[in-house]
Amino acid sequence: MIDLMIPGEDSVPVLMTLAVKYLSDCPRALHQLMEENMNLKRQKAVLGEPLSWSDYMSLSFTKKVISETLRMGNIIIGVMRKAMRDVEIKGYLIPKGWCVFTYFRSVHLDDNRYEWPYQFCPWRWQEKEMGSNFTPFGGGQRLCPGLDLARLETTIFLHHFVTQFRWVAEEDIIVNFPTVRMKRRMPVRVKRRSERSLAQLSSNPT
Ligand code: HEM
Repeated sequence: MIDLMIPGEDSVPVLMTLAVKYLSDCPRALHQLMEENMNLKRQKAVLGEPLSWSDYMSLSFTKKVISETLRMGNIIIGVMRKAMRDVEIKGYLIPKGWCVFTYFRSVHLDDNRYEWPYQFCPWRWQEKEMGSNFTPFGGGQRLCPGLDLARLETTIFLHHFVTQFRWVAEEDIIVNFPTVRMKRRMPVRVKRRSERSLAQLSSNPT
C-alpha cells in the first residue's frame, strides 16, 4: 500500500496544478473544456443521474487536455535503468553495469516529434497516436500501475472545477528541476459559480 501511496501522492496534484496553469494561459482550450463538461453536467441534471464510467469515457476533449498536460509538464522527467548485461540499441553499446537515464522531456518537447512542442495544444491529439513518443508513465515492465487512476482523478477534478468555479490565476512560472513545481505555488483566486447560474443550467438544457 505504501508503495502505491508514495508515488501517487504528489504526482496527481502536480498534474492537476499544471492543467490549471496551462488552461489559464489558453482561454480557447479552457472554453472548450468547460463546454464539454457543462454539457455533461446539464444532461446529468436533466436525467437526475450521478456521473458514471461511460460519462468519464465520453469526455474526449478533457482526455486531450490531460494528455497535453502530461506531455508538456513531464511530471516525471525520466527514469533510470542499469544494464545487467551488454545491450546494443541502434548501434550504440551500453556495457554491462552502466546506468542509463532515459529523459522523457527531450522526447516530449522534441520538434521532430511534436510541432510547436512548447505550445499547449490539446487539439494535436486528434491527429495521430503518439505511441513510443509519449511515455509520461514510463513503459515496459515498470509501467506506472497508477496511470488510469491518475487520469480518472484529474478528470473528476477538472469536471467539478470548471463547472462549479471560476478562477483567476496570478502570474507564476513552472520550475522543472530537480522536480516539477510552481515557483510561487500557483496562487489562484477561486469563486464559486452562483446558485442561479447552476439552477439555470439544470432548468435550461439547451
Ligand atoms: C501524473 C501521475 C503519475 C505519473 C506521471 C507517474 C509516472 C510514473 C512513472 C514514469 C513510473 C515508472 C518509473 C520507472 O520506470 O522507474 C511510475 C511508476 C510507478 N507509479 Fe506512477 N505516476 C503517476 C501516478 C501514480 C499513481 C496515482 C500511483 C498509485 C496510486 C502510482 C504508482 C506507481 C508505482 C507503484 C510505480 C512503480 C512501478 C514499478 O516499479 O513496477 N503512480 N509512475
